[in-house]
Amino acid sequence: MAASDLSNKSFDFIIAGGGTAGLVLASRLTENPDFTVLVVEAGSDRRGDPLVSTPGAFLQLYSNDKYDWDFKTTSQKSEDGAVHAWPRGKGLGGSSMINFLMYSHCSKSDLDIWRDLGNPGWGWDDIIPYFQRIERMHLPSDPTRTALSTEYIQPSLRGTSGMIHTSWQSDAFNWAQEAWAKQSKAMGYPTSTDPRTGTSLGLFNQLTCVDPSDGTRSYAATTYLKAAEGRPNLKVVTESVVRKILWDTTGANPRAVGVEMETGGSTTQIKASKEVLICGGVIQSPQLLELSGVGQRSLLEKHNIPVIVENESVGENLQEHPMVVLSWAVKPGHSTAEHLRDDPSLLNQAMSLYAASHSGPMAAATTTTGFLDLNSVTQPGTDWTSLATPDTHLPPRQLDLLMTQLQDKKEAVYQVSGMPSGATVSQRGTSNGAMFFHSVPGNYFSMSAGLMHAFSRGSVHIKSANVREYPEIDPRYLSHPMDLELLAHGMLHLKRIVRTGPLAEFLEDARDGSGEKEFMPGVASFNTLAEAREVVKERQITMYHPTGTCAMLPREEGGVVDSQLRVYGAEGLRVVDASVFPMNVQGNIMSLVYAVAEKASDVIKGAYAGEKTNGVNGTGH
Ligand SMILES: Cc1cc2nc3c(=O)[nH]c(=O)nc-3n(C[C@H](O)[C@H](O)[C@H](O)COP(=O)(O)OP(=O)(O)OC[C@H]3O[C@@H](n4cnc5c(N)ncnc54)[C@H](O)[C@@H]3O)c2cc1C
Repeated sequence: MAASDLSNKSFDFIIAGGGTAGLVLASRLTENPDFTVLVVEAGSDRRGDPLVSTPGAFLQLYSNDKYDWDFKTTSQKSEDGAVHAWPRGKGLGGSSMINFLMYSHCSKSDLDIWRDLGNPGWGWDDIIPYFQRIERMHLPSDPTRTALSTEYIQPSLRGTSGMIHTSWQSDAFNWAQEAWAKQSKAMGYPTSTDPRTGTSLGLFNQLTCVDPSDGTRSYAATTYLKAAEGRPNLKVVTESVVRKILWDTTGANPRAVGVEMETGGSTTQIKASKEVLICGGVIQSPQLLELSGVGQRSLLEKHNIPVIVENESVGENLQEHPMVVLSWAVKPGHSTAEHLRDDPSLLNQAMSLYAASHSGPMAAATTTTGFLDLNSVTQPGTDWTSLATPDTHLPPRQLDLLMTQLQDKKEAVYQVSGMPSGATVSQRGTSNGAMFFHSVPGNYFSMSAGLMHAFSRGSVHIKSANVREYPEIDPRYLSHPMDLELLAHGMLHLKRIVRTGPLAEFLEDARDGSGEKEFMPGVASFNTLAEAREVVKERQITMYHPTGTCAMLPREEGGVVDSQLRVYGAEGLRVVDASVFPMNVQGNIMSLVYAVAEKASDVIKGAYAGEKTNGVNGTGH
């Protein structure tokens, strides 16, 4: 639909941002034929684009403005001024359109903490039905089960008729995947259980969001949107940016009554008779609130934005999974991504195989991962309690909860992942694609250790009143001393992993005779904790899981939305996306973003359940 046709039209709900969460809401809300819904998405519809749909092509999406907003952080003080590229999906499906396709789960305690922070209805038991509703898991074939040791999965816990396809590849298993479960045993880690049980430690090959019927990425646009797009009560406009929320300030509280949208050079105002639902993601949801007058008074006044709701917490509480990656040289004869890079005929073969049968290396994404507790990784002798220092950016209650999780033997402190490809983190400030799609001669294997519950807290705030100007993103990486120390221990542990068990057989021995494994050129050697800390500062990158900038918390404890995801101080306005996570959770967070949006759609439907709607409330169709 042309954006100009929408001028002065009215819908029951306007969804600002057709990303991961936004399309879930669009799909679920339009199940009610009495609701009219408009989705406004800044990017395009990339369904059918082979770079998006081919699972093995995802690294080519980053820093390409057709798919990626390509945000950059401020220079990070604790990392000698390093800047980080932060990709975010731009297009229908949002970041689910460009992500690494890894499908994982938070822990039971992660969600029980959400509930106990003042969010009734958001505990583990409350959210399980939504995990079930999201997923359409496909059982592995016998060869896959054997190669990837998938017996840890408990099919009875998994959804099999939901929207998002989850599956394992059917062939082209690599040596690292095949060694992975054995590596876990060799390290003496606990035997993995299905992360859907709520507690899971050890290494395992995880599910990816791939539809095995055609080998393509399964994401919010190909699933949730596809199911809804024939409905007359849903309109979707793309390449249109929501500039701000329109308000009615005549009542006791300001009420969101529509949005101002920019398409090309023209501006359109559209009315929402029930609610505006902000789904712009962790960077652009707080941006849109601030542009609309919801946020810190001094900041809004600085940019001449009238203050509608004063709330110091908008854009604060930014949390990430900081991750450090190391790479080692692989012995000849074992395939890595560099073989495809260096041999065009191999790459052509892989592409032809994918085109003909949706199989081979292009059909696969990263699967090797695992969760490790504090004691499995860290060396004895560290007084963790003394490192738990207060920080003005970290609410004391969060500090206590972080310490409890840190010391819980059942909880993951680290996520460890591996892939047969090198990584040149010197490009962390320019492009995440270039980082893994590097040009260093040779063949490599990389392993990363990421922190599941970082102690550092950052912020996202507007730099001007113009929606086109990117906000200032300051993750304050490593600003809390705990994060640096935990990651330094993680680095030493990664070195232990590669010299132990089956992985060691595939990697070159260090040329200096030290008994270590040979690093990829560019990785400085290190042996002590002090040296490991320097490596962390040089090599820490994003794990792509920022959350928390419109936190669901009591208002006096840093909340921007309540447990119904309503923006405090306003009516007719909710935020639904990764920005509402009050505290970050274990693992790859997409499954929880889908679950948050599924639950939000039930909450919203429930809010209007008693109301007689006649279908003409929205005159947008
Ligand atoms: C590179 C990368 C790799 C990742 N890998 C994984 C993984 O393997 N597994 C996993 O579980 N998670 C992964 N994640 C995380 C996960 O994909 C995201 O957390 C999740 O998709 C975020 O969903 P969201 O709804 O919060 O935001 P998004 O999906 O990013 O949606 C926000 C949408 O809003 C639109 N928008 C923003 N502002 C406006 C505006 N003003 N007007 C109109 N539209 C607007 C954007 O274009 C976008 O489409 C990854 C993320 C990235 C970026």
